[in-house]
Amino acid sequence: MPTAVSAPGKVLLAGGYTVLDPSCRGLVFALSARIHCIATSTPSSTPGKITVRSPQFQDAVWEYQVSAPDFDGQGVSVVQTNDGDPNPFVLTTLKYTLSYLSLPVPPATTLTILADNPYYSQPPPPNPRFNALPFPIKSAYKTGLGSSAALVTSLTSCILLHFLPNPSDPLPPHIFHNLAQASHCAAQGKVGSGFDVAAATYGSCIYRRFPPEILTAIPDPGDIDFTATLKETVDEKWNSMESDPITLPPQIGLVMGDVQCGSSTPGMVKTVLSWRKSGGDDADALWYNLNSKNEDLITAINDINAADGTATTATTLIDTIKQRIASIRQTVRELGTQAAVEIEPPSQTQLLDAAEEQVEGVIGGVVPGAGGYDAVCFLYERKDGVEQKLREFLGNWKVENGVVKALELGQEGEGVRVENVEGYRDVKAYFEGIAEL
Ligand SMILES: Nc1ncnc2c1ncn2[C@@H]1O[C@H](COP(=O)(O)OP(=O)(O)OP(=O)(O)O)[C@@H](O)[C@H]1O
Ligand SMILES: C[C@@](O)(CCOP(=O)(O)O)CC(=O)O
Repeated sequence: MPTAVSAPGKVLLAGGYTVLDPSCRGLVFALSARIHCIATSTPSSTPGKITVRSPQFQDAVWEYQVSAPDFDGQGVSVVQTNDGDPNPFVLTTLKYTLSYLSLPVPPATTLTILADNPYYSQPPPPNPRFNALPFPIKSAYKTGLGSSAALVTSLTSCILLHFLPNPSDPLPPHIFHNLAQASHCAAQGKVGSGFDVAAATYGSCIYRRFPPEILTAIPDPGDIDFTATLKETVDEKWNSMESDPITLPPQIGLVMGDVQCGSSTPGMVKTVLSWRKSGGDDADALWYNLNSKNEDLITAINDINAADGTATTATTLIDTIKQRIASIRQTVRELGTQAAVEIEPPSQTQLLDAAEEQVEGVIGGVVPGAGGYDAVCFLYERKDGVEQKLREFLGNWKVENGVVKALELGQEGEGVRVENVEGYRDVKAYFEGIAEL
């Protein structure tokens, strides 16, 4: 029986940088753009052979042979057997998940990855569902939705569910999260705040990070303590981490714009963190001031969700949200100036301000996540064609490489989920012979 799973992308609306600090929380929305993973058996192949395909891209087939490790306790051996660029996210996820399951000889299996179009810059519409792009993944322009986190979460969950020895005894959700978090951090070679994997697993949430030591304590897969430590780490509940569900109320929608310029996020993170370290009490005060403004926004969204539903109350609360977004932006700009990092660069300020001034019904926009020149994210009132007007406004806004592209997605509450395999019938024909559904 095939197994199909999908996990959503993310946008960190509030909490960029501060969410790296376990004493602060971030507001992260899951997005309706998902990465899907479909596992099918390939009984005619050698046991232990795993084939992973990403048929939307050129040369995106990775064949692996899985076998027992040389020494007990090491991770299972996963060796790529075909030529071509390695995919560290796929390889690490296979290694970690099969080691967690202690499955050195899984039945021969094909894993097909299908990403919703908004993850990468696309040619002008119309495009088919799961559009194929005529180049390898590394040449695709990512739109910053957290493709690697959604991929790792989707792949981890698909493998766990497909190979679970006893499907009537379901695994608790934190196992999926913790294992995906461990693989993602190992593959990217650093422990970030993890809000992207949390959103991919649990959906839209108010996120408080886990202590990074939880993951840095896991040794290399070649170490004889690897499997035991991985299992222990994944099975335990990471008690100080929080992912409290939150969604936008029905009156508010979310639009993401791809600014198509790009920023080097790791460099920005390094600079902001070293500013904070050396900035003494003033830097601390600004940091916590920003966090308290983020908390105010979270409170306002929770308030509108809990409100009585009358139009007057909603208008007042939307006004509050508007003011709180403006106040966050002001503090983010201040932090950017102090740390000498362009978190909300002047060109983005102009774009955000103009959208608010010119499109009636726009509640507010931010430069999400690490900020810079990657993307913009807007909240708007879901009434009278506001969304359409905002999308048109963005499509007319000139940036260095063209215009801002409004992505075909919205906010979505749900995280990773099992999909009905029948839902991919249309794609089976499109990718003739590739996904054996
Ligand atoms: N559809 C896919 N199939 C296979 N691998 C993919 C796919 N999409 C992304 N990846 C893997 O994820 C890598 C991109 O990860 P990276 O962390 O650079 O981007 P991102 O997660 O989209 O970024 P951001 O966190 O800024 O949104 C690719 O190089 C590839 O290894
Ligand atoms: C700067 C930071 O707080 C957010 C980065 O977010 P994004 O990848 O730019 O969406 C880093 C992190 O949380 O790991």
